Amino acid sequence: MSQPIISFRDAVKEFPGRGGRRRARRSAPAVRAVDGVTLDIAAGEIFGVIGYSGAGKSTLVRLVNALETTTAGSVVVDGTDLTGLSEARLRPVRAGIGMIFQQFNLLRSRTVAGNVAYPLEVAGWSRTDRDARVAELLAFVGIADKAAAYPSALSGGQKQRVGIARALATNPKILLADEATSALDPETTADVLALLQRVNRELGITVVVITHEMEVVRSICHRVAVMERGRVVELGDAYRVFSAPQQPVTRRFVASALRDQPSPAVLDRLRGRHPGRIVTVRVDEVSGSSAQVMEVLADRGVHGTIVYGGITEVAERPYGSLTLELSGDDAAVHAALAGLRAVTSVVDHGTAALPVTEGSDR
Ligand SMILES: Nc1ncnc2c1ncn2[C@@H]1O[C@H](COP(=O)(O)OP(=O)(O)OP(=O)(O)O)[C@@H](O)[C@H]1O
Repeated sequence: MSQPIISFRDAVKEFPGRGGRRRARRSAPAVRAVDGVTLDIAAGEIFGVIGYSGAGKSTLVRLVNALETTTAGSVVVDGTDLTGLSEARLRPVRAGIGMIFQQFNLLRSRTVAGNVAYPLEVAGWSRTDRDARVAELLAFVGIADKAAAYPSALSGGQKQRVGIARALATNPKILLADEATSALDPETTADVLALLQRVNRELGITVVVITHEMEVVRSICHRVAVMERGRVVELGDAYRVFSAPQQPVTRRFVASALRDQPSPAVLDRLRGRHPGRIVTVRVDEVSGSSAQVMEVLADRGVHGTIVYGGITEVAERPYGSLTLELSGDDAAVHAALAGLRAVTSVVDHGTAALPVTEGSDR
């Protein structure tokens, strides 16, 4: 991994318990929103933090721009340990970090250009430099024609483009995106994610995305941390983590992104409709490719019909499973099953007459 630009070391953030409603009641215990996180985010990567609501994702990124301070442990950003720093010392660190939000947080009384110019005004840029920079940023995010519009006249996707232009205004090294696409429809989400990818590739900015949507991680993240109850429960290359999920929470995210695994009810219908043997085979770089699967069937003289499944991409690499009906004489089907098991992971569902319930390995 290249040089880390953000390092968490045993980082803990505890919030005091909210007092009970009555004095007589004991107050609620403290909440450990971040519970001992050790994590390095490399300069130049798109790093995803995924977890369900309340997992601690927002608190974790708020430690990066010092909107929250650690209760214990440390956070180092671009070589500066934030622990115990004064507001004055934190200012230059914050200046190197841009942030975008789910609700965009635009100033309603300012035009698009005025919103993007705002951080430049705060940083003391001259009028001429500001105008040039705003024009450059609006062109980069693809809304140059909206410079004079007010936020109320923009779609959600356009508002987030303004948010991104504003976050990039003062040339940060890091962009934090907190649920930046959660308020957008799928098509607009894809456009905004593609823009974040350009921010990363063309400007070399490290992007940290916080999300509860597997789709976001699947489409743009190089590496990912899966969070649950304040802890990082899985961490690594996005493809590795999602092609071999170890934790139940990670498996739930994988299942949500790709409805490729037939449910028990679907399996009953498939077995009813197709007399052959029903099997589900994994198709990815770690297990086997669909070409290998088809080759095994051809070698054994077994006919394979795809009856269910889906293949998508995680981190731009193939990933998914196919459910096949295998038809042929018993010995050939047995040989084909053994051959498939040699090239990928296989779940045998049997036939309508002899159904098999094997645990899925995912
Ligand atoms: N200022 C605060 N005071 C008290 N508790 C807090 C505070 N901020 C967060 N928490 C608690 O910390 C835990 C983690 O919250 P956090 O917002 O970081 O989670 P999250 O994964 O970002 O979820 P969400 O997407 O719902 O915001 C939750 O139990 C939350 O109630």
